[in-house]
Amino acid sequence: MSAAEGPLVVGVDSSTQSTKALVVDAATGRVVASGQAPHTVSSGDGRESDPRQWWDALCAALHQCGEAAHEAAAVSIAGQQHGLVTLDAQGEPVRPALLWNDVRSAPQARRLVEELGGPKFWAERTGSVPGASFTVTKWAWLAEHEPEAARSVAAVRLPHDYLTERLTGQGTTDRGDASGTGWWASATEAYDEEILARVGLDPALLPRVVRPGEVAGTVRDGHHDLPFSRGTLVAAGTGDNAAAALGLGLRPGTPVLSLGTSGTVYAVSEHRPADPTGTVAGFADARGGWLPLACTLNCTLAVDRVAALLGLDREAVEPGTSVTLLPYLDGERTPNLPGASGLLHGLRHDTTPGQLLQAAYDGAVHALLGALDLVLDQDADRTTALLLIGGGARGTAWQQTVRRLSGRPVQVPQARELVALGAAAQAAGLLTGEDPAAVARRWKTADGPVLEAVERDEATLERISGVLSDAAPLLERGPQNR
Ligand SMILES: Nc1ncnc2c1ncn2[C@@H]1O[C@H](COP(=O)(O)OP(=O)(O)O)[C@@H](O)[C@H]1O
Ligand SMILES: O=C(CO)[C@@H](O)[C@H](O)COP(=O)(O)O
Repeated sequence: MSAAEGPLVVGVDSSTQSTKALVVDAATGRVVASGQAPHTVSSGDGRESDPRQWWDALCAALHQCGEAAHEAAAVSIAGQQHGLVTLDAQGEPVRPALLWNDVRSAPQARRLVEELGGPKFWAERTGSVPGASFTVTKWAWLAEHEPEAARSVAAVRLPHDYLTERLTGQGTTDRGDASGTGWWASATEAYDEEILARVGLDPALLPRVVRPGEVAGTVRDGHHDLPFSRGTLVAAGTGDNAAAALGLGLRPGTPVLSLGTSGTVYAVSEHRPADPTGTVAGFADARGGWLPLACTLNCTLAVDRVAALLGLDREAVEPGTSVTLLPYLDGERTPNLPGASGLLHGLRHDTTPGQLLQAAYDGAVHALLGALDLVLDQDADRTTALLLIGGGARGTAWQQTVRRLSGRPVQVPQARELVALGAAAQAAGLLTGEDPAAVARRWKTADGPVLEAVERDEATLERISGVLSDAAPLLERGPQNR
């Protein structure tokens, strides 16, 4: 492998299922080395992970990168959004983190919205109407269900903050990830003291919000388990979706569909979002703009689970289905049905396993595409190609389903790890003073084949919408009925 042309930077994606680390040549965007290590998530009613596992996975992924990581001049960590990490006075987790896809705090979410001004108030104040994914509802759940644990908390962090702090020794976050907490006012770009007081959380327990382009700290001494040199610059990091937007060098008007543990659909915008229906979360991006986004809880894992139940390979889909499968195995967030479970309708003697699997893909993609127009600015060109990213974007069945149900051209970037690349671009920006999105555009990370538009399969979309609305009473049942 030829020598790097510029300084090396490290970008990390600490997402739900694994940590991925890339060492990237800041001059060209060439990936010089990479590593990946898995995480475990609890099953049953809740979704929890021990944050120390993320650190161990980070160390393992970086060690796989070898000497290159040691030479890096700057590093940035992006992570799964919303997770509630609670630390004691020694910086140790008080309990496992409550993750974004843990729906146990749905009653707290409902109560908070009702008791504090209603959906319009929340949307205008924080950009989003908080559902069970939002950190503020998880803190309210903890205070109610585990008051002793809540009382012993000395610091509250998001997943990427926890890892960054272990590198630098300083409690920091960024506006992108802070905007998914529910206690960061997008209107004023500051922590919202009224909301924090309502849930009994002392603002002193929260990290400092680092500005875009600002250095969060440097790698501190004593990290013999990490292959970084002392003094390596550490960027603010951000949430994984905001990082992927950086990693694609995304401009307003281009929609992104990400297929991972979560399904997300988003765009960047210069206008601060405030959707009182709660479908679109009004996140901030990691630059100074906005990231209207809709997210589903059931995407690649749910469809893989259906394939496993059927004993099929994930690509073994067959066309011609009139079966509807709503794959809401984990409850759902878009549509907002936290207590829902999977639902199958329209089964006949001649239905094949491959058609059932196709129905699961259709159900997962339908939920995301319903929000596509809502995340785009009014003047966006509706024929622009949809960028398809995340682990699922590599699958032909996912690509073809998105193509058929969106009716849009679909571009699949060749670059694999866009979240880690976005973090790397943020780290590179610290060294060169460039806008990280401009760095990614220079690296040509979004380049990839474009699958031409096909006619949109309106009949399938309408059938799924019809089942969704007819089955509403079943799907709306609360978590106690799961
Ligand atoms: N070749 C492939 N075809 C279809 N799906 C894939 C392929 N490779 C990985 N996946 C899916 O990608 C998912 C992981 O995606 P990823 O974006 O890394 O998730 P996360 O960031 O949520 O941890 C897995 O659940 C798997 O189903
Ligand atoms: O909750 C959201 C977005 O609001 C999720 O997108 C999480 O950020 C988890 O991401 P993945 O692990 O699926 O990438």
